[in-house]
Amino acid sequence: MKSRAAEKVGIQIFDYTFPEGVEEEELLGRIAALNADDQVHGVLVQLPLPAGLDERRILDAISIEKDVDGLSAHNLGCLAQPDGCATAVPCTPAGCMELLRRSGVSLAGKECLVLGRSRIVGVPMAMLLLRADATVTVCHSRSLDVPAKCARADVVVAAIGRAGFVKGEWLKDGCVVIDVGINRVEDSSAKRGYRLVGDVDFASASVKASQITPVPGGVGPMTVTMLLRNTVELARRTASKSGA
Ligand SMILES: Nc1nc(=O)c2c([nH]1)NC[C@@H]1CN(c3ccc(C(=O)N[C@@H](CCC(=O)O)C(=O)O)cc3)C=[N+]21
Repeated sequence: MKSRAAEKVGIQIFDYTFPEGVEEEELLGRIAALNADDQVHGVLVQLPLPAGLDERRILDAISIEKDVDGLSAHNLGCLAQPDGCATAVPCTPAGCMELLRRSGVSLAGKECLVLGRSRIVGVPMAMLLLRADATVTVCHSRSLDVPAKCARADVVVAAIGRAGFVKGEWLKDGCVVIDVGINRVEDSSAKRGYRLVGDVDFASASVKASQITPVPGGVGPMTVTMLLRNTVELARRTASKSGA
């Protein structure tokens, strides 16, 4: 999806695929080469990495000027600053914020519930909502009574990777639901043998919510779009630095 979207807008993709048993040094070597290549403005390491690879070390090897996914320690740390010094904000949370902004959802003082605490979605999402003056709760696998937390929430962002986990009955009337989940469920009538569903039970949640994102066709395409935006932004910054 990312390659196709990039090509459409004239961003060139250099795609490198590695075997599951790839040595960390080989990946780091490739990243170093891309860091040094001035044809390249953004580097993305597709996650999750196979077990045994040091994700932190690999993500931090991407130069900050090319960290198009915003997942380096530097860029994630920038999200903790009130003004935000990030060169790029992680694409999925950035897409969620853009959806909220363009849908006219005000966040100041609102109860926002983030389900999931991944480095790629839950944690940066919570930080962005905080920066937007929301009151933020983060739930995860050890949280107690998630339905009660949902009942208070004006905005629910579900990013846990469990098909249909959030039920409409848990939700407050008129709340806003952002469904980040992209789960495959077997479906013999589907062309691919599966269909995609979110972390939210759409049928019951859409009765309660005032606004809700679908899966597919919701957060996923926004993630891809934010990747393109981040890439253009990094390229622009590099160009202005070099005077080009
Ligand atoms: N470093 C890194 N950054 C990522 O952003 C990242 C990643 N690793 N690893 C995998 C996940 C997953 N992800 C998706 C993005 C768009 C769709 C998307 O556009 N989905 C379509 C449906 C696609 C279909 O029908 O198969 C939709 O939701 O409408 C899905 C999944 C980005 N990820």
